[in-house]
Parts: sequence; C-alpha cells; structure tokens
Amino acid sequence: MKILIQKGRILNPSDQRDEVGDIYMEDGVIQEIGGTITPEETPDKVIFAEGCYVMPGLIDLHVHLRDPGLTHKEDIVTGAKAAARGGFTTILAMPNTKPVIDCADRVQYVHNKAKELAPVHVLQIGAVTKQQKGEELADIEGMIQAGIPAISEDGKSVMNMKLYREAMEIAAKHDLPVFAHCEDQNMVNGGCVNEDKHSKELGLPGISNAVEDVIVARDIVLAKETGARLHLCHCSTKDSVRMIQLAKEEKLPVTGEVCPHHFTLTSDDMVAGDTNYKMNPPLRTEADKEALLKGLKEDILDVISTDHAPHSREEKQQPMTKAPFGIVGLETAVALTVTELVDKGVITPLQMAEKMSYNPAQIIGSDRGRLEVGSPADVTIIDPEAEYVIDSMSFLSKGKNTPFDGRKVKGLVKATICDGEVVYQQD
Ligand SMILES: NC(=O)N[C@@H](CC(=O)O)C(=O)O
Ligand SMILES: [Zn+2]
Repeated sequence: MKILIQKGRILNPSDQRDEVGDIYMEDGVIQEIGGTITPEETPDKVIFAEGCYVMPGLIDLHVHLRDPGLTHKEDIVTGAKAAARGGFTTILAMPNTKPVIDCADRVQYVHNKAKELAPVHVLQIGAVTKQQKGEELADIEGMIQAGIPAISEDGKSVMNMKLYREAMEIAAKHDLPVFAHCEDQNMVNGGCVNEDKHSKELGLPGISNAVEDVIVARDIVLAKETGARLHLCHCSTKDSVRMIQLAKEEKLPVTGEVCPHHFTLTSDDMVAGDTNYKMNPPLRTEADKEALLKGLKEDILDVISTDHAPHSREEKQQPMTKAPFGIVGLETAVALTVTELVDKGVITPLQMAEKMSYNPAQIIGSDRGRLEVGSPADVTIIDPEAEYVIDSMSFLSKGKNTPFDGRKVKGLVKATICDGEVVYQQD
C-alpha cells in the first residue's frame, strides 16, 4: 500500500518538527517527510490533511481488553477496533483478566489472537504476582521471553514490599518498566469515591489522597533502591505530582501518567448515583486537577493514557458502592485532550504528540512513536477544529460506560494508519 498524506501539520517530537507538509509511505515504512511530495508511482491512497494534526500513531499504555475470560465487557478485537477509531496504533493490555496473565502461554494467547485479528498492535503486560494474589511472583522471566513490554499488578498494588522489591530487581535486570497502580489496600477500606464533602453528603465511603500517595512514595523509594524503571499509572493527586517532580530532580527513572477524566473532571462534577463517575482512582478535587494540569504543562507528567476500563451495563447499573470501578476511554481521549489541554493552551500540539505517542514509546523501548524516514508507518490524523457531541452508542468498544456521553468536544480522529494500512477512516 502506498499512501500520501498531503498538507497536514506534521508534529514529530523526536526532532521537534512542527510544520505543514506531506508524508509518503510505502510497504509499511515512512519513505519521505516534509514539503510537497510527488511520488514516482501513483499512490493507492491520498489523504488531504489540511488543517489537521499528523502525529506518530498514538500509543496507549493503559488499556483493559478483558480477554481472556471477561469478554462480555470487551475482547481483543472490539478493544483494538475502538483503539483504531480513537487514533491509537499500539495499545498495552493490562493483565487483570480471567485468568490473570501471569505466564508466557497466556501472553502468547493475546499476542497470537491480536496478530491474527486486531487492526492495531496489541502488547500484553504481565502480572507481577501469580493470579495477582500478591503472594508469589509470576513467571516474569518467562513472560519477558514471550515479549511483554512491562509488568504491572494494575487493579491493585503489591502490598508485600519484599516481594515487590524482588520483582523490581528482576525488572531492573532486564530493563523492563514496572507500571504501578498505587493504592494502599488496607487504607482504601471499601471507599468508592473521593473522600471529601461530596462523599460525606452522599454518605458514601471515601478514598483519601493518602491511599495513592503512600504507595507512590513507597514505589519511588523502591525504584531508587533497585534501579527499576517505574511508571506511575493514572496519577490523580497533587502530591503524586510533587513526588514525581522530586524523583525527576534526583534523576530517578520515574515517569507519570494521567488519564483524561482526571484532568477534565473533579468530584464536583459527579452526578449522584451515576456509576459512570466511579473509577479508580476517583475524581479528585479542583486543587488536584490544577496540579495535574500544571504537571502536564511542565512535563512532570509524561504520558496521557486512557485506563480504558469497559464494563457491561448490568454491572454498572448496580448501586454506587457495588458497581465496578472504571470507564471507557479509547474513543474519547483525543477529543478530551484537544478540548481540555491543547485548546485551552495547557499543552502544545507537539506536547500532545509527546505524551500520547513518543514518550509512551520511549518508556517501552519501542522504535515507534516517531515520524522519521525509515520508521514504521503508524500515523494518526486529527482534525483539531471539528466540533461534535460524544455519543457512546457510536463506540466500537463493547463498553458504553462513560461520563462524557452528550459532552460537546473538539478534536476528531480523521484517520489511523497502522503499519502502512488505513485501519480507520472517518467518513
Ligand atoms: N481503573 C479502574 O477503575 N478500573 C480498572 C482497574 C485499574 O486500572 O485500576 C479495571 O480493570 O476495571
Ligand atoms: Zn489501575
């Protein structure tokens, strides 16, 4: 397939390019970039991208594909299709499936199924402990052989520090990043929303900032001691941002991730009883959100991920205390990032490409996330001016659980190209 993209705003963090021009790709590889390109042979497809961002294919470090075992919520194919529609060309799947992905065979199951059926790259993350029980290490080295890009106990923290330290030592030895979900299991104590005036008014058990902060602190200390590369998932508190800043000042290999819901909403926005506002970590206060925005602006926070967490309608229809945590994110992340961050001048379009593609690629040691001659032809085209209303019924994901249904946004994915093939095009 030969594709020519014309007159887009090329945004490439690896050489800080931000200029209007053409991109030509053939056989899954970028052949030429910049200026006006006239290919020798007629391209199979020409995409006119005037007024659009042309970014390296977006990479989502935090997705729940629910496959194997929980495929009534999502499966590899529906999740990957939702990803393509959302502008993502690579997604990393968390291991909290049924069974948990804690050995090489299960990693291979996901990789094989994705290779055969998914329109985008799917990389399976391995669990830290067997069955995520926190008692015994998973077969980390076996899973490394099977190609995991990271280990994570996402959904919870490994509470046994001795065990976690051992896992970090193995990760450090193989230069594998550790993706940390930071939540003290004892302190969370049945909480389901942020602990603040709203939780008190609604009579709901609260989750304090310390539930996250103490584990962020612990994990940074352990990363320092073991030399492991630590990536802090879905940071939601102001002190998480401060601690990441301190770690960076010390030149520790620590990176921080934020999800669109945490930089868009606060607990003030919650609609009483609507479980689409229930996610982990919870929506925090204005002060926390402000700190996340500042952290994004100043590059203390490196990554925007979705934490795409699909659940069925029945599961989400339960009372607030019973419904599962999580919201879908693959098909709303670009719009929320454009609307809340780029349009409001919090970050530049180039920073958006950094946080949604280049930095994630760097964290997992991938050669993707860049628009350079010779790099894989993973490209995302976004119209930042297109305005529309989010409609969860249009999602390709099985999950419709979002608090953003009906929200007016700007920023539409026009096309997603993965390995030189158009895997999504908006009609
Ligand atoms: N974030 C969530 O609210 N839920 C995630 C787990 C996680 O990412 O911690 C899920 O698996 O549903
Ligand atoms: Zn998590």
